Amino acid sequence: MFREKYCMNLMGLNMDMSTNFDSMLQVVALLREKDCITLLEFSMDMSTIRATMGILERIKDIEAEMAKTQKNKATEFHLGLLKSKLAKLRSQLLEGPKTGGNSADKQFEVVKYGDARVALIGFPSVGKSTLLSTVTKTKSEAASYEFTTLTCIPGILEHKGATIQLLDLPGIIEGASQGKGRGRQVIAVARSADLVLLMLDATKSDVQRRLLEQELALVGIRINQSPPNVYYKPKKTGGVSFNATLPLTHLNAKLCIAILRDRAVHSADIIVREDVTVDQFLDVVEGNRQYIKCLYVYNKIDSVSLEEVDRLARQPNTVVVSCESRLNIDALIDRIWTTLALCRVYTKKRGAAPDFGDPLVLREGARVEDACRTIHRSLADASQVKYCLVWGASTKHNPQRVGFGHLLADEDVVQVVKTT
Ligand SMILES: Nc1nc2c(ncn2[C@@H]2O[C@H](COP(=O)(O)OP(=O)(O)OP(=O)(O)O)[C@@H](O)[C@H]2O)c(=O)[nH]1
Ligand SMILES: [K+]
Ligand SMILES: [Mg+2]
Repeated sequence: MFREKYCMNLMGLNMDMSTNFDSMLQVVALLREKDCITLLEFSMDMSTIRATMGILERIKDIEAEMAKTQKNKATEFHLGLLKSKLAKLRSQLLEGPKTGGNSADKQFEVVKYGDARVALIGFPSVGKSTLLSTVTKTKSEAASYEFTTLTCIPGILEHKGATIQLLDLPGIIEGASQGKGRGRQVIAVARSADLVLLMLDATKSDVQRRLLEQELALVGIRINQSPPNVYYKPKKTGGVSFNATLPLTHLNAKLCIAILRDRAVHSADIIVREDVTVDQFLDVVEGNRQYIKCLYVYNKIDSVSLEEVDRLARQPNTVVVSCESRLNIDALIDRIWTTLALCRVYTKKRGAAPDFGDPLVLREGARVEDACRTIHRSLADASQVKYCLVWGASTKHNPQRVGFGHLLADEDVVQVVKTT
């Protein structure tokens, strides 16, 4: 309890990091005196904080300059370059300390397990731990005070023959993208997930959804978007070649060349195949963006009116639940399943019935080749496989003789005939 109290204190301080830097230094010294050094590991060390502060200040300056620059044709180029500088600084923030993983990072390291990984992201006390304890056998402590959860807690959700790893995480706070609270570690886990559940409190205002989206956007996580259709390849020589396959309304060669020059790239091939914005182009150039599927999960619907539940449920990519009252939990699990777009393939031996109890769990778009490789590494070699027979939604006849490139469908049955 003593330990937790100090952690919470420190989190509180972190929130005011930018305004209260000096007083924070004093408190850190005080905590050191009181032998609370281990608690500091949850946060950042001082040199990281100093470096971060420098970057944050430059970000603030650029944002201020952008705010006072009028948006028009004449300033378009200038604004584009400012955006580019912002993106560069934010990438630096993301990279974080060069010292490698510290012990706080290690506490968050959880081995990937199962067929897919789902991370629970949200502000404190929205009910993330309650959800984990509701849908898995793992009990994660839940309580009415904020920051109950301090590390990454994995649980396992078995559904339709698939094993899904569900990760409970500490609540994030505004500014998590700048490393406040445990933001850095939480975000690193989110990046490793196949699906992120953005958990929200149905009793709170709509602002939380926008704030959460903003924090994720700032760290280069692009939710429910596909990567921009832009080919970009830096070269050693030859200058920048800029081509577009359609008229562009946000971007031009001059700005792109300037953005690249700012990154010391003087030669590159660029082919733009979509009317992308400057921000999307920067996403391509920075290259460290993560395109992740996400579901908005509104919890605590037991505490709001039916009209409100109805309004929330109508938003895109949204599920409404009450973890405590076990309302709509099965629907949530189904949505997790369909959003992950997994594909079950049952294997069968010649003359035997398919093994319906233990499917191979692949991704949507999997081919026979993927199924073979999953059955056994040796089967990844086409010369080892004479042919495959497939029964199911992906074939015209049942069974159908298919090659390695055949696209599989959910619940197909596959029989591999090896070369002897
Ligand atoms: N009314 C209501 N309360 C809930 C529901 N689910 C969780 N709670 C309560 O919300 C509080 C926070 O729950 P937690 O599961 O600890 O929330 P958390 O998001 O894990 O919080 P942190 O780990 O602190 O970030 C607890 O007091 C729960 O009892 C729900 O469906 N309805
Ligand atoms: K809590
Ligand atoms: Mg929790």
